[in-house]
Amino acid sequence: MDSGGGEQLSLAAVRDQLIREEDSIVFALIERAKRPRNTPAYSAAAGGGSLAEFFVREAQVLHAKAGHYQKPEDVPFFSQDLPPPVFPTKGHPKVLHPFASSVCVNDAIWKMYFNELLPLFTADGDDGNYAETVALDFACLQALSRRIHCGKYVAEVKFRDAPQDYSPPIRAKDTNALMNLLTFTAVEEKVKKRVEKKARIFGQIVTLEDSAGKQDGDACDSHCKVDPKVLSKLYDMWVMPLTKDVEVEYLLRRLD
Ligand SMILES: O=C(O)C(=O)C[C@]1(C(=O)O)C=C[C@@H](O)C=C1
Repeated sequence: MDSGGGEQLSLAAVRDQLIREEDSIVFALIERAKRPRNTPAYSAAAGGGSLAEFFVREAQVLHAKAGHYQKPEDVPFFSQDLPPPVFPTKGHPKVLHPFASSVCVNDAIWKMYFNELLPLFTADGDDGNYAETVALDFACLQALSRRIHCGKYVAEVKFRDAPQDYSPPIRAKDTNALMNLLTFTAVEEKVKKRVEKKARIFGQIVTLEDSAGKQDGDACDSHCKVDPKVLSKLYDMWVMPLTKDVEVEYLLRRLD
């Protein structure tokens, strides 16, 4: 994490980082929506996996060689046999419990993305641009995974701010109590409204004509590149629940 790491680890700084990650997610979905569903990219080929799986595996090898996946929030989808960085990497401040590196919900993100989310924001159809399509999927998956695994920092900062509240349920392994402690319904409502608004603003068709006095942000939802309601649903049903799963999983081992 860039702005939330090191000495400045605070709930405000970590939440700012989550807000910034929203931009990456909204833009990645807008980009993927340029292409139709292109389902052949997801069908198993004769040799085993799909083109999408092949692309993510191979792209991750390159990313690992370039020095990616060194930080707790950058978690690969296929972690086996990833090569070490070829070039020297700059270390990052170790602000989390060492167990952080084992917390991973990428299997759930993968299933959610391909089974639930893609059909919600891509048009039916097949234009044959499979290589481009899976590259765009990879960008979506990475942006979602990074945001969700930032939950490790949220959990750490919440624990540091109130160890007296978090320690008893951690010792009792009481996941429900932890989930209640770390949930802020008012914050979640704001997050959903904001991502919906970002989809409405970022996804407008921009022209030079002054179209009937419309202001920025007025774009009619049916003309947006991704339906803004899909963004609030994505956050409501999957992004925030999975972030909270990451937080709970991290906290359960925080006192080890
Ligand atoms: O901001 C927090 O406190 C978080 O834990 C992050 C988050 C989210 O995923 O956006 C998750 C749980 C809270 O209920 C509110 C928001």
